[in-house]
Amino acid sequence: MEKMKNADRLIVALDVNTVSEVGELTEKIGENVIWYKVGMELFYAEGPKVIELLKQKNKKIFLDLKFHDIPNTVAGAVKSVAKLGVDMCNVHASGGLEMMKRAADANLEIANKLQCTPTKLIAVTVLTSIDQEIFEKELGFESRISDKVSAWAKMAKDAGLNGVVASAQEAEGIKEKCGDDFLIVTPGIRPSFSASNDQKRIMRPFDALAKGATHLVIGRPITQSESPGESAELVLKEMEG
Ligand SMILES: O=C(O)c1cc(=O)[nH]c(=O)n1[C@@H]1O[C@H](COP(=O)(O)O)[C@@H](O)[C@H]1O
Repeated sequence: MEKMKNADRLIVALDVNTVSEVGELTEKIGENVIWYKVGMELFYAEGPKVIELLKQKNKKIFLDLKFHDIPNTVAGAVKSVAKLGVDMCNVHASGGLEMMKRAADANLEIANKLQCTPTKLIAVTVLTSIDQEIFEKELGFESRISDKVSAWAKMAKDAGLNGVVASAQEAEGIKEKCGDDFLIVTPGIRPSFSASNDQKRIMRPFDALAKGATHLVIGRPITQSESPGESAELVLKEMEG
């Protein structure tokens, strides 16, 4: 199989709230970035027209709405976003096996109906803003984060999902449990030139890839820098090592 280029592995998070900001940012960033993530802030403010704009620009789209509800509701939500023709979308693994199975079935049903490539459906495990102390003291879990992430990743795979969102710190364990074809999408990536902000489980771009992350999600270090185009280029360089 042909090796994926680093540009195919970088997803820039567009955490802004207007279509015009998306237009400006994507122009500034230029051709180096192929993938963009549209999250709640942007999609709730502007809706499907953001997806249309990014498609006109030939960009790949990860629609990150993190569904977490009963199986029937999540299955319906997945159908709605799959119909938009996005390349990737996500649900929360903590919604359970049945919820994820129904989501995976709904996703394939739409792809069959529309005769198109299925949207990659991935599960959010433990958010990268949570560390071991918060995990135990606030959320009441007794396990290590890495064990919980591996267990939820396996459950997502068993449910028929294509991968997970996790921190790169857990990538090795996920790969071991779920194999090489399972997507490991990792936010909490911090290049050498940026602050960690509210992220707790972080890693440098090159190290994350070395541990087995398949895609890196990076927002503020690029989008809030003085020169988003140059910052994206620097991140791509740091991915090389
Ligand atoms: O699902 C996500 O994309 C996600 C999961 C997670 O555990 N942590 C996390 O930061 N994210 C998203 O990844 C992006 C990270 O942005 P920065 O911290 O600015 O690089 C944000 O848009 C978050 O919503």
